[in-house]
Amino acid sequence: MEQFYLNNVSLYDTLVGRFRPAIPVKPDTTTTSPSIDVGVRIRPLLNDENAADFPCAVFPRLRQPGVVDIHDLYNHPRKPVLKSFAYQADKVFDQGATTEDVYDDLVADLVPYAWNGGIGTLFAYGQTGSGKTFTVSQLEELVTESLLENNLDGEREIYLTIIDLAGNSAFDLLQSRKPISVLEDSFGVTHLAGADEHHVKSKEEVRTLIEQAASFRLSAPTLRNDASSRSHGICRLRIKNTADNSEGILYLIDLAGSEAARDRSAHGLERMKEYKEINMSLSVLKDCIRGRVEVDVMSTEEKKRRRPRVPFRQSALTRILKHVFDPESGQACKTVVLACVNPSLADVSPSKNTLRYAETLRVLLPGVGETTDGPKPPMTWTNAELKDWISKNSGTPPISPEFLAPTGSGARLLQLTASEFESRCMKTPGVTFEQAMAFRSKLWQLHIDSKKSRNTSTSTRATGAMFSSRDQDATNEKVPFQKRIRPGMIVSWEPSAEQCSTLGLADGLKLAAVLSPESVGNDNPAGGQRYRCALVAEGELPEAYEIHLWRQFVIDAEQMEQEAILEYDVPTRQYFIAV
Ligand SMILES: Nc1ncnc2c1ncn2[C@@H]1O[C@H](COP(=O)(O)OP(=O)(O)OP(=O)(O)O)[C@@H](O)[C@H]1O
Repeated sequence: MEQFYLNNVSLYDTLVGRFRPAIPVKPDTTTTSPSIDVGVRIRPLLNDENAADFPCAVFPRLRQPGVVDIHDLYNHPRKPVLKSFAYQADKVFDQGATTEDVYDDLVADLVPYAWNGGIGTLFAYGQTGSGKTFTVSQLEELVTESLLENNLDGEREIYLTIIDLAGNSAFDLLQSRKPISVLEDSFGVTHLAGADEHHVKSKEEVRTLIEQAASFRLSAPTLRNDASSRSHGICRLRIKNTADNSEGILYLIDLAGSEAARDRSAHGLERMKEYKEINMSLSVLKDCIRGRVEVDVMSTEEKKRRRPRVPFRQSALTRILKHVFDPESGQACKTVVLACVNPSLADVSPSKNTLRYAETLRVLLPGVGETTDGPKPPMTWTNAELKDWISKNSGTPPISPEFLAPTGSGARLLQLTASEFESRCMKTPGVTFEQAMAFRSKLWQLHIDSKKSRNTSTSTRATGAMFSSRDQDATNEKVPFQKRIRPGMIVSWEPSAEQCSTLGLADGLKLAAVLSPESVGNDNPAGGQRYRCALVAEGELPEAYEIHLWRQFVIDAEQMEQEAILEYDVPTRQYFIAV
């Protein structure tokens, strides 16, 4: 893949230069929970990355603060195609931002919060080599500096502990990696038994301790980062108010790096096991962060009725942070998640994962934000609405609605075969095949998004509810499979050897999304019905799928084996097979 990117750098730059958001992300009118802030830090390209000639693939959107575009290049059989993704965060720090900027805009609020008895937590999340350790170690100094010198009200004693958590084993980095135990007492309070707490009084002392801890951090080479951390680094600052014996806590957590698949393939079983453990703990962490924030926005009535549970017992990391996540703990919590990304095109895939992870942590407040069902779905458009949309959205030159949809509704247009759709588009002088194809993909994307958005309202977002490809009309289940093939259906199919090689299909289950009937006829020697389909490819999460609308092909009904039900999972933005 890297060679493919390198071979097409100038095409990539041209396409990115021409990129205009097709459907701009709506202005972020949503109100998110005040107990969590999600930031993105895009680190600069490093010297070796510049030397390798990989272009930048991650761009903060200048006119829409908080929106980040990521551009990937896909190896389409006709020619490489640019595929762009937009993600929303609360704050974005571009390559020129300093850690002081990150501190001022995202982290500084945690300091008075913890000073006054709350629990403030920062998580730095991201792929290996994306800048987590670089950022967290500088933040540790900035935070302690403010605690020690910022003249906040009252007197406090500050105690520093720095530990390393690898799998279920914890080590004290301020005692030369001495093993320590994570224990829960009979009151359910978690303790780091054996860990030292340093009563710190000056920033110089803190700097020395941080350097000492860094030198004991577990690291192993991965392809991505020669000094990669495979463990979670936890820096805890306990802030004790001696006047009333109360205390607040500040956690700065440098999470283990999430690796890309190509890194994994180069390592042995031991590293694979570690990788699995890291991913599992990151996934539990996501559920706990979201769970706790969702509990915070529930009314007392709702809490009583639903008795919410946050799954903090499922990993060692979240057990250590029990008082951050346990709704019963009663302590006020504020969380900041900083998603770190490497902007290189070579790392585009893990960068998408990181931003998707971060985006799912933004919890919308009930009753505000996305309260509508999103834009009106194309399936419900009248002919006048359809014509209006075509003339405003079909690119340059605009495709004439009189040629494409002289009569008929949005539903009718979605039922056209691809060739009919494209030939109608090309009746407009100057419209190329590529423009027609891209415009058809855009219409289908809108159709699919409109289905998703009905499942992305506040309540479903909170529960992660899904959109399903299942036929709404249950009576159709009795109709034989070949007779109920319909647009939108997901099918498993048996490709020919030629299809396998043109589409680059690997072993395993082959799925396709049926888009429209293709003309029956001479080009099909078997004479049966053929369908234009989009590729359903494996997603970036285990067992997940993505629909690649831009990778279209035609298959015979005879090649289709059976219907598969895919469900769209809002938080992860991926499809999963329904059981
Ligand atoms: N904002 C930045 N400015 C300059 N260099 C940076 C920046 N962020 C990171 N780097 C450099 O990038 C490299 C990788 O950063 P770092 O070690 O912090 O990554 P990481 O995400 O902690 O990786 P891992 O998960 O493998 O530990 C380091 O050489 C670091 O100095």
